[in-house]
Amino acid sequence: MTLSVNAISLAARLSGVSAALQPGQITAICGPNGAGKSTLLSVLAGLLVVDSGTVQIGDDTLNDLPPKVRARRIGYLPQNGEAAWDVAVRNVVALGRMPHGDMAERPVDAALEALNLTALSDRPMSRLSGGERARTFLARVLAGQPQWILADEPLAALDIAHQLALIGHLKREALSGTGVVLVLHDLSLAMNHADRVLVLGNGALAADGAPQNALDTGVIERVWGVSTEWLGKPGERALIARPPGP
Ligand SMILES: Nc1ncnc2c1ncn2[C@@H]1O[C@H](COP(=O)(O)OP(=O)(O)OP(=O)(O)O)[C@@H](O)[C@H]1O
Repeated sequence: MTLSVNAISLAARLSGVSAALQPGQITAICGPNGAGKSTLLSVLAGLLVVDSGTVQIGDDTLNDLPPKVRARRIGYLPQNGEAAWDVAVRNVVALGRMPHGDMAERPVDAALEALNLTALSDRPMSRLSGGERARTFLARVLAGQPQWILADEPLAALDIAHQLALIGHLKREALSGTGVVLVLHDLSLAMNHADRVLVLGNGALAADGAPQNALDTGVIERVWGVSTEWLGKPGERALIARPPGP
């Protein structure tokens, strides 16, 4: 079922944004600092209420759903998550089962495995690196087996090998029908791995479409104010930014 926003506005943060996101795809949300990416993701997760416009999942208005039902449908990973208590990795990941009210071990084991955390599952959170912590929080989302995975900069703290492994995993999730929405600053990752890109500028939608269109150098110049060039072949593109002239 689609996850859609229709003409949503929120104070000075979002203005008239409409988009119907499709399951089975990776949608990237890109844009400069302060453009409204995290705000939009929080709205899509039902955590922020808009001033006007509607947010729907399938035919349901998102905020009409009981919180537990919403949490079973949408798994949300905030930017810079923190663990409230210093518990073991496995216990944090198992919290992902809370919306289901069960302690099913298989999805927890699968999420640990997917994020390469099995060997660390008994390790307390305080004894992890930043990237290992980030992977643990994402594993918690995966353990909930949501219909939608919304993640704010999930790749930022990861090394290149773990980035690729995680993207591979999210692609498999999308192939099995899960909707995946990622806030990404790295435009090359968005270009190479997203099916669709929403570009936000100053709280409004500046582009929406296939990555090669939405992240065209003209859009980047207009929205980020930077002159760029894409190098490489499709699927392996790298973005070169030209420093401003003297
Ligand atoms: N709780 C809040 N109350 C009011 N304004 C906020 C709040 N949080 C963020 N903002 C403002 O809303 C705008 C959008 O913020 P948001 O965090 O969505 O941007 P972003 O695109 O995710 O930025 P970044 O790339 O820096 O993470 C910014 O101008 C920010 O200052």
